[in-house]
Amino acid sequence: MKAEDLMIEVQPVALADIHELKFDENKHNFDFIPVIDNKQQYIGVITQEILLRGLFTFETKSKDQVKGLLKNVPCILENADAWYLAENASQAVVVDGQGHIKGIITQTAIINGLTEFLNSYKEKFESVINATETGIIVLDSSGFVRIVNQTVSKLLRQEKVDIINRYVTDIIPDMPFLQSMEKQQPLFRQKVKVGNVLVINDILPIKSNGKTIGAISVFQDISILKQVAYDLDEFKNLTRDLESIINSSYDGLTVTDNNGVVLRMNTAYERLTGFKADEVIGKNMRDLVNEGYYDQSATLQVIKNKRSVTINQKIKGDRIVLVTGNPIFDEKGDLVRVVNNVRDITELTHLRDHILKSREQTMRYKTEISYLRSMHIGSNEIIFRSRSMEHVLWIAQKVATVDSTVLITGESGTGKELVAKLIHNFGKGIDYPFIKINCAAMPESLLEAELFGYEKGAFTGAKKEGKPGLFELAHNGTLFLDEIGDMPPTFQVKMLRVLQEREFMRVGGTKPIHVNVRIIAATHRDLAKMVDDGIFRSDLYYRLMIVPIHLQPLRERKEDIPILIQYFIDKYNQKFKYNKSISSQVINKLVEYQWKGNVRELENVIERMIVTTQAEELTMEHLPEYIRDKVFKPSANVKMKEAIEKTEAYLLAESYRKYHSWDEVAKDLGMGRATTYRKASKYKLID
Ligand SMILES: Nc1ncnc2c1ncn2[C@@H]1O[C@H](COP(=O)(O)OP(=O)(O)OP(=O)(O)O)[C@@H](O)[C@H]1O
Repeated sequence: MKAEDLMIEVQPVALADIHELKFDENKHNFDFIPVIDNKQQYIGVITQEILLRGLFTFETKSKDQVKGLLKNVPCILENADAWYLAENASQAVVVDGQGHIKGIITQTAIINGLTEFLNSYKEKFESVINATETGIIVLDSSGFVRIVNQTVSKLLRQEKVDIINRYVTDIIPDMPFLQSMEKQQPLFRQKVKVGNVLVINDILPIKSNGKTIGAISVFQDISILKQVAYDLDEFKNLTRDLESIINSSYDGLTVTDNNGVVLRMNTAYERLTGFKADEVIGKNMRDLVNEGYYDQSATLQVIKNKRSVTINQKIKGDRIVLVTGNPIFDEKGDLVRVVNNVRDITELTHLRDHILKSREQTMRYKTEISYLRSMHIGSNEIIFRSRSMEHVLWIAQKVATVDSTVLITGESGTGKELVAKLIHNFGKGIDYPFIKINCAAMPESLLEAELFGYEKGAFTGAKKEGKPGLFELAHNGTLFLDEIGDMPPTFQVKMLRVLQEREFMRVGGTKPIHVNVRIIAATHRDLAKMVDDGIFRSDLYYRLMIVPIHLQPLRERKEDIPILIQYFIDKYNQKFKYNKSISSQVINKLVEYQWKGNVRELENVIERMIVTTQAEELTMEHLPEYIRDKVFKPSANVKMKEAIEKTEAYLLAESYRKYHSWDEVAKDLGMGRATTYRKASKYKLID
């Protein structure tokens, strides 16, 4: 509080004019006026009392006599502390920095000001003590209550006015007020009952100038403390549980703050990494990476991207761990922690490497086996590396041992006849007849005579002695009905009957002939559609379809192409006594080609190249133009994904042909080993 806050504005009166001064009680609510001399200097105050008493004599008195009547009241600067005044004087004249009189401070103003100040102070004090949950009672030295707060009133269920001025033990019988007063000492942590509630009470004597002038009792509801203690216990239990969960985890766990400073880690992490907690805790991940503890940090990536990441991390000592970093956000969505789960994958990586190596070895063996196996089916060599062909041959071998009718479908040149011969060789064996008839090449009348034979004189031009049909010739062996889809419709009925009864009559004959023949039919046409279109009998179709075998076009089993190329080169080298080789560039081009005529077309191209080329090595210039100029161009309506997959498969196959090792392919194409294996497997380049 400043002096000007208590000031009453008053105009000073000149000494010379003092006799004209009249106090008007209604106008002046103060009892003195400052007086100045003719140099405007303050010389004292004239009180109302003097004025009332001696005014009539002033006119006759000299100035000095008047001066003698003035009272000396101290001057105070307008911005001086009013408390100073309160402590040192009861009234004052207020001046500004230049010494000009601004007003006066009366005794009443000081008292009013202080009272106002104390009242506001008391209000603040009361609102402070009422805001606390702690009970507060202020007692005078005799033990009477002077001040209480709201908490006490609540606990005692009495209004504050009903508590104030009561003797302390009348309201709280247990209060050890007297003991404290006797000992002149504070008493702490006493259990006292306030109303019905047990509280923990401290009682402290209040001293002034070395004398005890009262005491203050401060207490707290024990039930709140109990709750806090309970919550604390719960918290401790939870912390202990969490600690034991964290430490019993087999995986390493670390927690960092949102700047990447390591806050905690579990024992598994120490075991996995060999780092001690005090070596790492408190350090920032950035520094740990710089110091070579890790090659990279999942935490830093989580902080940057605000989402979970999983990385392979190399740690000091060359161990490899798999780290998954998870961000933890607060309720405002701000990142507060990063929790990392760490798993040792060194063993796993070794194991994976081992598996990859074994897979590669297995693959090499498989190629060898399939090649060897290809060589072992007599003169009918079937060369393959694709899964689809492996499957076909597996079925062929299975069906060879039984006499079921087989229907082989597939584009022209895919090897249908070869498979039919294989079934025959594996089943009946090469000592029994394998008779082939091309159903498309013959008119119906001829077909009947060819298949069933005829009796002598059966028709004009027939041999005199008659002729056995192919069915008869194939007795105990296999009849291969090629291009069955082109069999004339009327003949289909006759065929069906033979298939059902295994009996027929020669043309012009009268007695049925029974044969034991295995039927293998083949077609490049879509028989199911022909049935739908009504041009192939459905009953015959189902009769033939007992064991269906489908050969994929060569372009859909490109992995067979390189091995077939090699096979045909060997075949024609041997045949023409050459020793020619083929460049990998040419092989790539041939793998890429669409092969509408399938293996037959491929074989022809190789044969032609071998016989028409002088050079020892078949290179791009020796390729037929229509193959060489065919560039791999995905058609415009091919989807991006498909184009990418085709390119990937092509590059992988090409690189493998160069290196014969998937590890080398990975290096060649700049890909990880796992990715290389995954993709090679996806495109069926390996199992
Ligand atoms: N996997 C293979 N290994 C070696 N040679 C094969 C293979 N597949 C096909 N060939 C050869 O390709 C040529 C065509 O085969 P095949 O005659 O068996 O095909 P197809 O499907 O019966 O043809 P079409 O429908 O035109 O009669 C033959 O010379 C055959 O030896």
